[in-house]
Amino acid sequence: MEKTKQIPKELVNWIVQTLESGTSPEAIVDAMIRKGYDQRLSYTMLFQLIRNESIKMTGTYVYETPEIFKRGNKIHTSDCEINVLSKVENPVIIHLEHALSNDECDELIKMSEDRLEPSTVIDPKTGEVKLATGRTSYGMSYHLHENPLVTKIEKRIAELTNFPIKNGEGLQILNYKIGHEYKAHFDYFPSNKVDPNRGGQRVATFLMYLNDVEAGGETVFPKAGISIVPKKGSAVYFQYGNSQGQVDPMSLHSSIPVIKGEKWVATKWIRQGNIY
Ligand SMILES: O=C(O)CCC(=O)C(=O)O
Ligand SMILES: [Fe+2]
Repeated sequence: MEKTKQIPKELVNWIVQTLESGTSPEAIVDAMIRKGYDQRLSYTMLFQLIRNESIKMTGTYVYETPEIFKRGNKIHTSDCEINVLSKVENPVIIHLEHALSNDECDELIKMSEDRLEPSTVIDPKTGEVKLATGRTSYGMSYHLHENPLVTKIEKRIAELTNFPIKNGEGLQILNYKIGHEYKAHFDYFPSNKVDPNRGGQRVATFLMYLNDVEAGGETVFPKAGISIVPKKGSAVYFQYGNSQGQVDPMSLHSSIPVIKGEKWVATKWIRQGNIY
């Protein structure tokens, strides 16, 4: 195998980001070897980068118990009574029933249907908006307070999570048809993409299921071995940022392909501070 002597800048960036997301150095060296890099060179390079103080290694994520975990098995908001179905501490996940009423789910789907577009991502290198690979759903986003229903849901999420409404990004709606999926990803930003003027890092996600899915479409947390079956009106809240600014790689998750029926979800991504 040809030994590569020069390490391109993109590879350095990739290594830094992967290290910061909590991937082990061994896994990174394995990936480099698969790409054709010499093993010794890979280790030398990695240890040099780790010694470099500009890399903030994630270290061991320190779990902090969110307030929502302390509120009993029936949580009351100003307009709802929500049942807690299950709680997981590492990573922090809470599964909720009746977070939305059936009418609210139907209404959200109805008002979003005509505005769906193929899901996109921003190319981290060029900044261009491009069709997402690994994300085959259709989606759209609302502005904060765009209409009375969106505003009502934003208020409910803020009461449930204890994060102010202004820490929330606009509600995102996703629709997956048969075979559509959202491959494993983190919701938090790579550290070099965190904008301190726009609320900083993402720290939590409130994901609501708007319909029942006949088969497939579970939200899977592969590192935690957890799979959430979509159920109309239920929600899953997961927290992956703590007060020390660390992010939790255990929060890796995906939406596995829909096998039968379709899937609708609404996602609220929450940041450390005020975005607006
Ligand atoms: O649809 C799902 O189950 C997951 C959606 C998701 O991961 C996201 O919106 O960030
Ligand atoms: Fe996600």
